Amino acid sequence: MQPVSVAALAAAREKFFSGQSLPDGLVPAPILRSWQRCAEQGLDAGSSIRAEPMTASELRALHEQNEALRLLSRSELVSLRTEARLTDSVVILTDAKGLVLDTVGSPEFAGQAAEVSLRPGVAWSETSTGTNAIGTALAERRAIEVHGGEHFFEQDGILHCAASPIFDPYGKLAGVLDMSGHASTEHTHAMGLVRLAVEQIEHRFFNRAFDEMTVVRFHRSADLLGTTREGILVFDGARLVAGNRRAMHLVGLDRKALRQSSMDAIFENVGLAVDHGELRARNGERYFASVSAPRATTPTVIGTLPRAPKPRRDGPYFTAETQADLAKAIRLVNAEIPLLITGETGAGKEVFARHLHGQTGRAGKPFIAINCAALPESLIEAELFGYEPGAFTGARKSGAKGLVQQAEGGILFLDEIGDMPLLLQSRLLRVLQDKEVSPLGGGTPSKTDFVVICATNRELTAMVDAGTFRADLYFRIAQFTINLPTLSDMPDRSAVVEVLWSQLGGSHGQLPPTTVNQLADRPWPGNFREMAGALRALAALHDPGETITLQSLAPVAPSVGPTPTLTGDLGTLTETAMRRTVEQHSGNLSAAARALGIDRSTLYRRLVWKN
Ligand SMILES: Nc1ncnc2c1ncn2[C@@H]1O[C@H](COP(=O)(O)OP(=O)(O)OP(=O)(O)O)[C@@H](O)[C@H]1O
Repeated sequence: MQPVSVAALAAAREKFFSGQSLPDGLVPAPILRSWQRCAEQGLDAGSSIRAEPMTASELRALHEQNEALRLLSRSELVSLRTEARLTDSVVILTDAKGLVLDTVGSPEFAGQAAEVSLRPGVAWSETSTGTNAIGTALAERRAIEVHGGEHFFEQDGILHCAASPIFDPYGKLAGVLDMSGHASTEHTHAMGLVRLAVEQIEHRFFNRAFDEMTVVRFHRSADLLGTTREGILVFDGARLVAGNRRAMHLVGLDRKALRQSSMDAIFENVGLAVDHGELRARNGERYFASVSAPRATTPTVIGTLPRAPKPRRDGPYFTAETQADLAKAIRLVNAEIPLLITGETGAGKEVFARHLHGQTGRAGKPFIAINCAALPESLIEAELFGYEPGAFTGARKSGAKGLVQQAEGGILFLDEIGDMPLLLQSRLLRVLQDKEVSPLGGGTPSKTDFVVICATNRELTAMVDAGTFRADLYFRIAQFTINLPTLSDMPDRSAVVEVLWSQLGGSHGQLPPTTVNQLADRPWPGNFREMAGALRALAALHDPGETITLQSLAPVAPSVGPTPTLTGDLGTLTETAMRRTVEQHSGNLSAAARALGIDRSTLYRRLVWKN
């Protein structure tokens, strides 16, 4: 529906607030319903009283309660932030009650938005704040735009807001994503961007474990499997318990079918433990599908589905979502667009970047990797940009070509970009803008052709806010962000163990299923790096043909029975204590770090296994 003109809206408000009935179509029906709810509640449109924002500790508690939602939404907030800055808007994530968790975007507008309380810890439910996109999206359980005077409270008339509810896989409201800007500005794309972002977030929910259930991913096009466009339905036994909007749409159901409908009522032939196969729905449609069976059940194939191909044994292991990201990344690199890869240490950022390089038009050209954290600050500049003969004490007589130039035609991979010193950040920004490098010591600038891929396990946006990372460099390198999942977020960790084992210890034969399950259940705070290290150790400690158990990995084997006495040097003791605490907190690093009274990053650092 077109936004109502300011004059028509003013007339509609006047009629409504003087108790007259409004003719149909004067304001959108969901807005009118919301006004009626607000009026019935006795809200006063002229009032400017706002609920008190929370205290810092209440806000911390709210953040903790919503840790999963915030984590799942992080990359969307980061990518929408750029758009928000361009349109002088803010992006807001709230919990399921409309309490603002995070806001990112234009600092100028954020200042004005804060005046109308669009800031963390404030409630934007309809009951406290009248008609507004967040509260009304929650009340109506659907995406909505609220423009200027459509807001119930007069003081909110300066806002244009577009919001969509976020549903968890079980159909429960998890929160709201909103984009708000000045009512006086056009926000043509806001609603579309919010919807797309919510689709991504909701899709990411399904990466969490459904170990005990059957997960069916399907689409009419095989290419769209693994992307946010796929339908996902989750069955507990035969009962439908979870699903995304796409799936409901594809099989013609609504959320009410959750917990009501059955596998048989929806599909003709769901096979268990099958990978890409064909699926027939009762509505007559045929789909390409990937089905994962509950863990620890015997796989059986039903109907006409082909047997599951074994997981890929060569090359890196990627989840369906990472594969979809890879497909996008290939196109972006081919279009010379910089990428930012985020993810915890050991999540495979460099492995992803190298694999990506091999799939792009730059495959035959160099892949130059530099770890900004590993180089002394004083050397980064010379390493990156090269230097003229005698540029500084200790420089080679002949001078040296910088890594940027060595990447000519290929990819420059800047790992740990968050550790790049501020001064060098501006130099790098200029090089990225001009695609021109001047070596240290005043050589002639020369044109270069490379695509930059940066990686980090730090919160760059927080560093931008703290002034330790340049915002302009951030926007340049983070035009597209790929977040790699942690191992504990991967839906099928047994498959990860099997793929890695086939690469690292395959000559020893297969791992027994109990060993696979025990390995899959471990927390792996060091992600792939840690798991790969453990598997290498297992292979080294066993002779080919010998049954492989975790006994030989005593320090990392899950502790059974009474806590064994700790022995070893101080470093080993500390690490053993850290591992135990992580285990006691079921792999939740934040909780373990809190219990130990140390920073989460320290925990990571100490628990990462070096290759
Ligand atoms: N997708 C993958 N499949 C299989 N093994 C992987 C994968 N990703 C990483 N690994 C293993 O983990 C190791 C560490 O990966 P990588 O160096 O890419 O991690 P990273 O995220 O860049 O870590 P850091 O942030 O500490 O630099 C690799 O050497 C490899 O053994």
